[in-house]
Amino acid sequence: MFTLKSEIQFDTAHYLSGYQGKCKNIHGHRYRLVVKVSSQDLHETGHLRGMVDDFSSVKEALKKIHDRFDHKLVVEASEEGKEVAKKLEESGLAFEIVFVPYRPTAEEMSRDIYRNLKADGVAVTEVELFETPTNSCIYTEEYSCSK
Ligand SMILES: Nc1nc2c(c(=O)[nH]1)N=C([C@H](O)[C@H](O)COP(=O)(O)OP(=O)(O)OP(=O)(O)O)CN2
Ligand SMILES: [Zn+2]
Repeated sequence: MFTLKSEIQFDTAHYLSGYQGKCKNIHGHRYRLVVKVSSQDLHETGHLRGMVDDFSSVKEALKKIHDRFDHKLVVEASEEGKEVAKKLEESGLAFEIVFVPYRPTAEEMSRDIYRNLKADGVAVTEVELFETPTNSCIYTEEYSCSK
């Protein structure tokens, strides 16, 4: 098995609706995203000969993730989330808000990112999203069923 690893970082604020504790405030992280792209075989012909995929293609897909989240505020598209966004919009300060159909935890964001990369044609096998240098969530869709 061959596995490529590629990584980006982005600075994002989020709001965790219903969270008790210091993280109940809108706050931010320098997210670190580490992505694995795996294959048993290498391309045998053409431009990609000897490669799992072109690092440049993976980088391009990761840039889209970066641009979607970097220096934005991520808010769940719930009633409460929309209310928070409305209040911020009323300030006239033109905050850039990204609505997502989930509570923006590391778990949900890593799954969202994995599925976006898959949809973008990347043979992603694992996404690890760090919220802090010591806390991360790993998302995969490969299950091993051993009885
Ligand atoms: N399972 C999860 N737990 C938590 C998540 C999450 O996404 N998944 N997120 C948070 C908050 O976003 C929070 O910002 C991170 O929490 P915390 O570990 O407390 O952050 P710090 O490392 O900055 O804590 P310090 O104690 O200030 O070092 C909470 N939990
Ligand atoms: Zn947080």
